[in-house]
Amino acid sequence: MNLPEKEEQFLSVLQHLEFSQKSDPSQLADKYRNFYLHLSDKQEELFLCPETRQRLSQYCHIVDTIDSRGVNNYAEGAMSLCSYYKNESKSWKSSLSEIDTSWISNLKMYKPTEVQSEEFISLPVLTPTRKEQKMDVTDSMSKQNIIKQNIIMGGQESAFKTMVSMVGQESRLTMMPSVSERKDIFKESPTNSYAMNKCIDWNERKEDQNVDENKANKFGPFKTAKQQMIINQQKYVNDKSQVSEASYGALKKSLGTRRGPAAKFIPPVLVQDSDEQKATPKLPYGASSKAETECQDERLKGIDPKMVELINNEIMDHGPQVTWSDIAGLTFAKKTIKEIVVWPMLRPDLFVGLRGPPRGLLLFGPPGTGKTLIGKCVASQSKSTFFSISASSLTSKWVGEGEKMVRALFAVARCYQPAVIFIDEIDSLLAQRSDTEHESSRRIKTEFLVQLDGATTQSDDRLLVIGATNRPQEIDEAARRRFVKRLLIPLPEPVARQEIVHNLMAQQNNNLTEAEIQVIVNQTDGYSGADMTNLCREAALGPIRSLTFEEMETITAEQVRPIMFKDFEDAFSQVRASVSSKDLELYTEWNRLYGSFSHCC
Ligand SMILES: Nc1ncnc2c1ncn2[C@@H]1O[C@H](COP(=O)(O)OP(=O)(O)OP(=O)(O)O)[C@@H](O)[C@H]1O
Repeated sequence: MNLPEKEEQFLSVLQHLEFSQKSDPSQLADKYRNFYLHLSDKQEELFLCPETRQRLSQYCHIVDTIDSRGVNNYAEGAMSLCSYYKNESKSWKSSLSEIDTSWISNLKMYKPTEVQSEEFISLPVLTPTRKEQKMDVTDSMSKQNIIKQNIIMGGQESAFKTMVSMVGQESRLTMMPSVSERKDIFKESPTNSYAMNKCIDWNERKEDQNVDENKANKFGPFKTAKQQMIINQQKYVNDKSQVSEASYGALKKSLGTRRGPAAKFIPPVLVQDSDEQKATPKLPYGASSKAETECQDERLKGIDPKMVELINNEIMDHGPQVTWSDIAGLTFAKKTIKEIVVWPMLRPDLFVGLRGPPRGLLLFGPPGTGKTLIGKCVASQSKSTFFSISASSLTSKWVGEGEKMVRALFAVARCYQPAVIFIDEIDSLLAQRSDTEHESSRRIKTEFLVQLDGATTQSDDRLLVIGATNRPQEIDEAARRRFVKRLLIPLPEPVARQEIVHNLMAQQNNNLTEAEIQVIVNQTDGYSGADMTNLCREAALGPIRSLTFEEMETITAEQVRPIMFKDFEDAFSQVRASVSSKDLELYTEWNRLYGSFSHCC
């Protein structure tokens, strides 16, 4: 069969496509292109034919897939183009270099965020009226920073508004582009990146140019190679400092805060202590504002400001105050803690020398017995700042940064003393050392022990570390020694369980009699404080569960029936004791061996 040459070619391409699916993706893409080339004179049929559509989607898949099989034939060209690209625009000189800049010292600075979008829309036509300016700025850099930092912090729109606000005040700034350039920019929409980039480029060129000019003046018109090297080095340092100024603004954004035009004003000039200022947190548990000033001290030097901010935001506890009466039972533990911890923190003048308070308190016992509650209560009652962190988050959340975090935590706590650092699950941080232990957790442990030991702590520091654990037997001996007081927090006694039921039921409508509460108490032997709370929660849901769907829609809160003993009976089938008697023996044994008050319990 003799086919015309074109048809023959077409069939051969189709054959290739059909039988050579395993060929190189770029070759396959070429074949598909060939296929469409042959069909190009039959456009209408092309889109009707399912065969063609299938091929087309296969072609698109090969080209678009972003994996090792994909052709991505645009990127290659773009990348090679980029490699030849040389940014020469930085070395362009601006005609504004000859403008006298001495008038800038009289400029007045305006907050960029105060500019309304209407001002932007009704932008006046620009005419050079430099003498009319009456703005105060410390120097021209401040103005440039306003725009730069707005671009970084609030996006292009607010930066553009900043520029406009200055223009709106009929001011002419050296940092503004030349009239022709400005016209270009203002033609663009406020979010036009081209306009913004142009503005930044212009500023950068201007800065570079100033640097060049200064250096040229310093060394005269002719420069030796050494002089040129000095100029280059200074220029490099200058560039670096600009980056840090920019990151000053960006820091906040990186933590998730988006700065829009309505956001709080941030001074454009990097204040020397800004990092430390950022570290100034809200003060919990009635800590005095004196701490705020204390925090500006040396103790935070060398500590990553981001970590300080993280500690202030995530680790410093701003929860509600906890009183001793909120903790049911545990009379002995409460009395001991008051004596050894709370009083010394309240009256440091009385507890000096031999009477000095312990820096480490270990609370151990079954889960859900109120260890965290005690930590919070200590902080509230001693009017201390409370830092709460779980040891596992130190080892997992800040992988590789754990020991820095520990150092930062202690440094910040020292700034806000009297302070209580509460570390939950401390066994996972201070577990026995072993050969299989990961390097990073070893480093965290070492740092923690150093901090706890007081080697780096001033003797008059009012800092208490409370560790809580359900597995005291796993704690390293060196760490155990540092927790001078080790207190068993046992399961609640019957009286304590009764107190918990009373306290929780007092907040709800109920018709429980004392006899019924006593039955509940008797039936909850071996329950922890948390188990008791769960039981009461479950029982409190009883009246709601007894409602029909229609009643649920219409009933008012007052019409819901009171909690009855029957609800507790139902709840018993759902909530069981969470601590086994075998575990309890372990605590008793460890308490006998290492507990501080084993003879009293
Ligand atoms: N003695 C108690 N008095 C009142 N409520 C308690 C008591 N013990 C526990 N609870 C209740 O149980 C909840 C959990 O207690 P908490 O977190 O203090 O236990 P924990 O011992 O720290 O537990 P874990 O060891 O699992 O961290 C508390 O919020 C509180 O509602």
